[in-house]
Amino acid sequence: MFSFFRCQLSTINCQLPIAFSVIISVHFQPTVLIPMPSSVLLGVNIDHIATLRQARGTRYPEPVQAALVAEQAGADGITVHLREDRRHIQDRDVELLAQTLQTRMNLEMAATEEMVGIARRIGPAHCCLVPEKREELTTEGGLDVAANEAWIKACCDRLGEAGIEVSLFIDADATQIEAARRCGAPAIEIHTGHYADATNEAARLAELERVREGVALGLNAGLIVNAGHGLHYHNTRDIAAIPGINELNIGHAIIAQAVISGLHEAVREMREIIKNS
Ligand SMILES: CC(=O)[C@@H](O)[C@H](O)COP(=O)(O)O
Ligand SMILES: NCC(=O)COP(=O)(O)O
Repeated sequence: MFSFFRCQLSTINCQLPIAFSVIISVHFQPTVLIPMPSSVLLGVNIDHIATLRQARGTRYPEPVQAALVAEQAGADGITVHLREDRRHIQDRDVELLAQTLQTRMNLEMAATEEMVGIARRIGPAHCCLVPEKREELTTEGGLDVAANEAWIKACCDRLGEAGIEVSLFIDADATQIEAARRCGAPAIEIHTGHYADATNEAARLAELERVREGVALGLNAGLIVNAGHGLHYHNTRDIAAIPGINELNIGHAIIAQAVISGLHEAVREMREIIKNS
């Protein structure tokens, strides 16, 4: 935390060899300015590297290799979602990444006994609690923290005790944000899926405003505010420009672009979009 002193000029006379008095006196009033990150951080989700591997049951592509390439290209962290159905990321991926990442791991997981146990054993820097339904194609909404507050708080407590920074993946909803604060999670990740899925400009702008308001509510509640889901090369700039956002977690679009232009270039390009937002 940086603290800067604001100087306030007022008046004292001081005799100087030359005929003029300098009017200086300084009252120091400590003013704490919270530094804003120079740029919004980028967490690259590599789930769909593993989707490609699982499609044939091969040993390639290797998620660890992809993670290291993404980090070299400018990723500030690596996100992986260890799903209960193990449809893409496997337990061995999480264990190997924990030993090899040069930045940090954000482990996405359901709020279950099994997953809390895995996270406490492996010890990622961050955990993001997300909703999961076996039949879903991908995450469909935010975690209903308000309806499961006692259990979510217990998960936050047990993960926090293990030194893991917990974020809760929630909709941009005041009730959910307040419930997240009561659970003691230091961070939230606002679900941008509704924004990404908007079918016209009016709907997109309305969802963008909802995300913007959610970010402001989260910051006012003293939370670190991240965002993610469905962000791509043509809808990320407006989200990254929202004041106070800490990190964007982006995966599917980057991995898809990697098929066309290579992973290093795909990450570098997204990093540039965020930096120039
Ligand atoms: C929580 C979220 O929005 C994503 O990070 C999540 O990983 C999506 O699930 P799939 O990666 O399985 O699509
Ligand atoms: N939490 C969002 C994430 O990690 C990536 O989501 P997506 O970009 O794959 O939709």
